Amino acid sequence: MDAILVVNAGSSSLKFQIFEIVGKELERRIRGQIDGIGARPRLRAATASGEVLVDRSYEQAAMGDLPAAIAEAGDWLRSLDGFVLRAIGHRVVHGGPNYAQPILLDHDILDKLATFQELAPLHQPNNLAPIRLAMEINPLVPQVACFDTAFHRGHAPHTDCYALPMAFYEEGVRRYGFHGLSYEYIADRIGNLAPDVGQGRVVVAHLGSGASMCAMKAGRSVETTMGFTALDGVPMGTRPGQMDPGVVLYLIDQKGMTTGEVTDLLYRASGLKGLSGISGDMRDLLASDDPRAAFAIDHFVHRCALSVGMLAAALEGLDAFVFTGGVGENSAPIRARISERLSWLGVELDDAANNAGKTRISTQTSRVALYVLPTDEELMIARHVHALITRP
Ligand SMILES: Nc1ncnc2c1ncn2[C@@H]1O[C@H](COP(=O)(O)OP(=O)(O)O)[C@@H](O)[C@H]1O
Ligand SMILES: CC(=O)OP(=O)(O)O
Ligand SMILES: [Mg+2]
Repeated sequence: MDAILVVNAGSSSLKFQIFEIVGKELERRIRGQIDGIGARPRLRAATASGEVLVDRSYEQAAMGDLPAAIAEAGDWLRSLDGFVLRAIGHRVVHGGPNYAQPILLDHDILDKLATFQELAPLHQPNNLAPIRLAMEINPLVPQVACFDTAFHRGHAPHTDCYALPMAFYEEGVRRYGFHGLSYEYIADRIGNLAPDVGQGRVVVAHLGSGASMCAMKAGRSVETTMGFTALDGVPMGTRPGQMDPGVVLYLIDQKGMTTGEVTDLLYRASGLKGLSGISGDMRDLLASDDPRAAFAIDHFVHRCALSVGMLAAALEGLDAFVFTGGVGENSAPIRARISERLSWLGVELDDAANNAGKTRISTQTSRVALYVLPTDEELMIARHVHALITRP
C-alpha cells in the first residue's frame, strides 16, 4: 500500500506513524513511539485498531539518548512489510526566519537547517539525523520538513521582537515560538468540535516534556510563551522557562561556566528535574512524597497560571482553554491545579469530568470552556506532506 511515514523527535520521545494514502484521504495504519528516553525507555507500536505490534522496555543505559532511539526505531520500521513509502514527513523544530511552510528537502536545505542547531540543541540535531539516514538508505523517497515555528509566523513584529536594537531582529533574533504543529492540529480540532469556540479567544497549553502555551484568535496564533529558543516560557521537564538573562551573565562571569556548561544546565538539568533534584518526569513527581517534588510542582503550576494571565491579556479575554501534550492529556491533578488558579478568569472545573478524562471538563456555568484534546502532530505533518506531494 502507498504510505507516508512521519517522524517526530521530541526532547524525551521519538514518535512515528504510518498513514496509508487512500486517494485524497489518509488512513492511520501504525502509531508508535519510544518514550522515556534517558529515564525509562520503552518502544511501543500498535495498529490503528489497537493491536500491539511491539512493546519493549530497555535499560536506561541501553538507550540513553535520541540517536540510540532513532537507530532502534529505524530497525523496527525497516522490518515491516507491505508499505510502499511515497514520502517521509519530519517535524523540524526550528525553521529560522525564512522557512514558514513545509518544504521538500534536499542536501542544501538540510545544510541550512543545520545552522539552527544551536538554537534548538535538544531537537534540531535529532530532527535532522533521521532525514540524513533516510536520504542515504532511500534517496528516491521525497522527504518533507514541517516546522514547529511556522504556525506562529503571522505574529505582528511588535509582538515577536525583543527590545534589543532592531538590527538583531533583522538578523533573526526573534520570538519564533514552537509546538506549532500541535497548535495547528488543535486549532483544526476545536474548529470542528465547537465552531463558535474555534472562532473565539482560546489559550492552548501544550504541556509535555517541553511545554508552552499559545493564544489563538479565530484559530490563528497571536502570542505564545516560547521565544528565540525552546527555553522560554513555562518551566519544563529539564528547561527552566522564562528567566532573567542576568542569571546567564552571572553564571558566565561569576561562576566561570563555559557556554557548553550553561547550555547543558539550561537544556538538560533545570526545570522540574533541577528544581526537585528527583526527576523531570511529572509522573515521578506526582508519585513522590518528597517535599522537593511538591515544591517543583507548585512552581510549575504557578508559572503556568501567570502565563495564562499574559495570554488572556493578549486576547483581551478568554473563551476557552485547552490542555494537551503528555502532561496536559494525562494528568487530572495538574489540570485541576492549573484550573483552580484560573477561577478569576471565570474558569470552573467539573471535577468528575476531569477525573474521567472527558473531552470537555468545565461545568455548564463556567464562563470559560475547558477541554482536554490529545494532540496529533504526526497527523498534521502527514496532511502537509500529502498536500505537498499531490500538488499539481
Ligand atoms: N499520567 C501522567 N501524569 C503526568 N505526566 C505524564 C503522564 N503521562 C505522561 N506524562 C508526562 O508527559 C511527558 C511527555 O510528554 P510528551 O508531550 O509526549 O513529550 P515530548 O516533549 O517528548 O513530546 C513525560 O515527560 C511525562 O512527564
Ligand atoms: C519545542 C519542544 O520543546 O518540543 P518537545 O516538547 O517535543 O520537546
Ligand atoms: Mg513533543
